[in-house]
Amino acid sequence: MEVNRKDNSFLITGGGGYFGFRLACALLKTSSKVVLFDVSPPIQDLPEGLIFMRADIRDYAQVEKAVRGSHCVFHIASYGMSGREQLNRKLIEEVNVKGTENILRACVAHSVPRLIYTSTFNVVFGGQEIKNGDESLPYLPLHLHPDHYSRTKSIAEMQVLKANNLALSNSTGVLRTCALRPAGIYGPGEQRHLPRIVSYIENGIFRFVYGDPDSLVEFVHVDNLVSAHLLAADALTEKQQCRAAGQAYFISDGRPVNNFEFFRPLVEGLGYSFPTLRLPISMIYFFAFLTEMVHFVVGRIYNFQPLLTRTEVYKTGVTHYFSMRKAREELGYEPKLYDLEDVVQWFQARGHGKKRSRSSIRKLILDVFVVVAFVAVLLSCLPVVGQ
Ligand SMILES: NC(=O)c1ccc[n+]([C@@H]2O[C@H](COP(=O)([O-])OP(=O)(O)OC[C@H]3O[C@@H](n4cnc5c(N)ncnc54)[C@H](O)[C@@H]3O)[C@@H](O)[C@H]2O)c1
Repeated sequence: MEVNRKDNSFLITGGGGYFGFRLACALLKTSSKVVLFDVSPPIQDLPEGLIFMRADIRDYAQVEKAVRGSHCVFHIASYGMSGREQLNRKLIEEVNVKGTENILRACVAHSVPRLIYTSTFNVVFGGQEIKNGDESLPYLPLHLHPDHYSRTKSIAEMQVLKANNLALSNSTGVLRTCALRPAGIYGPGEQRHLPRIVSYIENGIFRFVYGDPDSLVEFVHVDNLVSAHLLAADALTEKQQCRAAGQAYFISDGRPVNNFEFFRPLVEGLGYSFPTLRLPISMIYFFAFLTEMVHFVVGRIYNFQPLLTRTEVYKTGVTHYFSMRKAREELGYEPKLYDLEDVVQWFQARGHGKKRSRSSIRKLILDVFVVVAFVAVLLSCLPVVGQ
């Protein structure tokens, strides 16, 4: 890919996170300045040349300070994607919606000509089957999102695309914006989904799969997503006729796969056996619903990590995959072929992997716990006699 990013200064909101940091490292090779804007620093050491700014996108003064002097903003910061975070509605709204408003306002005020927003598949997907969908699909109506993260990402994406062509201050031109909608991100060092999955595998909780074995979902390797973002930034320039301006693009590896089969190499690579028990998705969805209810009641006192949320159940068990055609044709996006080998190695290098069999007493307690949990869910599904 021949792209000239010399003499360009980039700001990456959420640059301390998994994807933002990886993008920053790629940009560093050819940019004059790369600033990571985040409430938390990256867990990796900061390579020379990267600037980390601890700041909050909810605070306009901090956003303004960071945006000043940038040529391009990658707006990646978000909150509430998975686990218990998904249940904190107030913070989700403040970060995803108010934060995005602040970024757009600051870009206009400080004449930043390009903004790329990292969105999500969820802006169109709410649990309904989608096969080879494309960007002509309408947004899922906001009230149909079962989780606030997806709803607010959708609102933020609409704000970003609406801001395309806004006049910049001091008559310096117009703002060009676009949105990339990634599938589930994976790669070595990913912190959001993979450690949780590995902990379920290691703690013996990953005993079953669910849903139709033919259901298909998608993933995107972090480096494919990096390449899509670099291409999108370029496609917002005059040199590339601003052809991505005002556009949204689905981004994945372009290889639909059953969610559980995708993780088989990780399970087996770490020395565990892949579960043979398959449960109906409706039962797991109901279990997730009950867990969310319990979290709603006790979450303020004990903010436990739910095993699964409803959104996570349909994201993993209901078919939804998209065509890469628009991204290929307009951005020149060509996903490379990756597998989970480097992920397995990453975990092994940190001491993960089956070493010896668990003590039989612990195993027995876990088995009893799993059986009791299912019986409880089954019983609660039955109609109450006499009503
Ligand atoms: N991880 C996935 O599977 C996935 C799938 C689809 C879309 N996305 C989107 O991709 C982007 C990156 O995902 P990721 O997995 O790298 O997430 P991540 O959680 O690693 O990164 C998000 C970053 O945003 C930062 N952040 C949160 N609130 C902030 C605030 N108020 N001010 C400044 N920074 C703040 C966090 O500290 C974090 O470092 C997100 O926008 C996410 O919505 C992720």
